[in-house]
Amino acid sequence: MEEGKMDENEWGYHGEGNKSLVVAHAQRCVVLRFLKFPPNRKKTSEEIFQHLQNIVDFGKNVMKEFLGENYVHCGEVVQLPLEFVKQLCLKIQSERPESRCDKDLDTLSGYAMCLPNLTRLQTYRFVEHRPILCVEIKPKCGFIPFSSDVTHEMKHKVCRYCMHQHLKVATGKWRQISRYCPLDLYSGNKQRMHFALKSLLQEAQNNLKIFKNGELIYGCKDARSPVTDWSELAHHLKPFFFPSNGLASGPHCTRAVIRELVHVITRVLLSGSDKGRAGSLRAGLGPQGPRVCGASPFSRSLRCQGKNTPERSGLPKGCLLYKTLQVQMLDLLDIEGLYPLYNRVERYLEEFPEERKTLQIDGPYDEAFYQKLLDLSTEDDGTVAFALTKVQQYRVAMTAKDCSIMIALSPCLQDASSDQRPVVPSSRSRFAFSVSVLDLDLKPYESIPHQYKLDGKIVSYYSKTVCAKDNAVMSTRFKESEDCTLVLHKV
Ligand SMILES: O=P(O)(O)O[C@@H]1[C@@H](OP(=O)(O)O)[C@H](OP(=O)(O)O)[C@H](O)[C@H](OP(=O)(O)O)[C@H]1OP(=O)(O)O
Ligand SMILES: Nc1ncnc2c1ncn2[C@@H]1O[C@H](COP(=O)(O)OP(=O)(O)OP(=O)(O)O)[C@@H](O)[C@H]1O
Repeated sequence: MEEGKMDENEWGYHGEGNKSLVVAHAQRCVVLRFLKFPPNRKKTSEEIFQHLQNIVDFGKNVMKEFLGENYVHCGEVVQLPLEFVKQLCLKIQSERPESRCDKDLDTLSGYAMCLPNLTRLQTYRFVEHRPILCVEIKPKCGFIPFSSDVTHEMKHKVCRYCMHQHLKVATGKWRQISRYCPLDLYSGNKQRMHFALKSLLQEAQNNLKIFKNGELIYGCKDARSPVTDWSELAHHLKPFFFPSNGLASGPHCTRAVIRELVHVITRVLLSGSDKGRAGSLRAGLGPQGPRVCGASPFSRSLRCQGKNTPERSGLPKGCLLYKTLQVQMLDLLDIEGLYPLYNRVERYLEEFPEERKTLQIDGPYDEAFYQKLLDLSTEDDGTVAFALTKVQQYRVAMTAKDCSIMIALSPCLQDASSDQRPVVPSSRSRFAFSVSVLDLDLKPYESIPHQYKLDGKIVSYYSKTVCAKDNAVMSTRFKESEDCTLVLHKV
């Protein structure tokens, strides 16, 4: 960043999550990512610099290793003029969703991360003039825990995302339960993946966003966002998928365009030959849990029709979903098995607080940190070293459970061969595409007690309300069938 040349008018609000806010440059293919904090919890400039540098190091030394060079963009920490940051903050304030305004942008340190704008294809430093479509998916956890430390039977049957949906709707975070289930998306089975993507399009929540030329055109900010409109989305997408037109508008057109989008995204998600070491984690991982979630409407409807649930076809090893899932599975013990180990580390730190640095709890996230993550043994020898390894693996797994995947698609000519990028065909066009992963900030050590409590809350809410309801329906059905038998008996 050239300090003297920073002008807030060249930057626009792009988006935000719980911990950071992103602004995009109008001409150049870059974004600035600022940290956010609750109003009364300001940190020193030095702490903020260190925090950002840790994010960059973790991306470089750990996530690039696991997920592969091409998928991970670590960016760099930049120092900005304080006046620029202050003016920028004022400029974008009105565009921020109300539900995110409980935290303030850090305007005091002057530090931020500078990253490529992943909603544009990664080829040129300057914005391309070809139209670009970008789909961002936050897939969440794609497996059911296989740990023998799990005490709630429900956790072996229903995935966390599907259980959590009920608590989120009850607390007003979202309006309605999504039909999306991460296990369908991660199945590698095209039919299930199509269903998962369609479900995300029906109820995007914070799991799906679509950008056209870098502008958000689809996705909801919070429960108050208007209901998603497929015909409007199809209107935006039609020129990408049916460039020579010939397709009338109306529900038929909408369905055709959405189908094309879903098929292209599925193909892209199943593609990839990028190297990364996540594949090698698998050999060490124990038996996996069920491949199907008991709450997925897709599997349920097949069961109701008396059909077998389709087997997971398995994800190709080179694809980003596969690698992400492998990193998620570093959560070998589940939070129930991990929590006692966290407590062991805590007790040790209470006695020897000065050891926090040696244990690399707050970094540095270097090669040595990465190497320790590769030890997949689950045999507890009672040591702090064992507990610490499992705690760090859990933090990395949680990071992979909360990251997002960005897919950028740019139409290319039928015979374009000079383009170095991979190409995905749809029925009437072809797209050069890039896949990236974002939000790879290592989850803090301190969040583990919160994870433990939240886990209990999600399961107990689901068991009490949904299961109780299901049981009531079952018992009514059972009663009806009893009544029915009785009638038949009489006849
Ligand atoms: O716990 P979860 O599964 O609800 O995930 C949180 C996310 O909620 P979600 O369920 O995706 O709507 C949550 O997303 P939102 O703020 O709800 O958009 C954050 O990503 C949070 O991460 P962090 O604490 O900001 O680092 C996430 O917290 P972590 O659990 O990843 O720490
Ligand atoms: N490099 C990037 N290029 C384009 N858009 C980005 C980039 N990084 C982030 N974004 C956008 O900004 C949004 C918020 O960023 P991010 O997910 O990193 O925030 P966060 O606060 O860390 O998220 P969380 O709520 O998961 O903690 C993303 O959902 C994405 O739309």
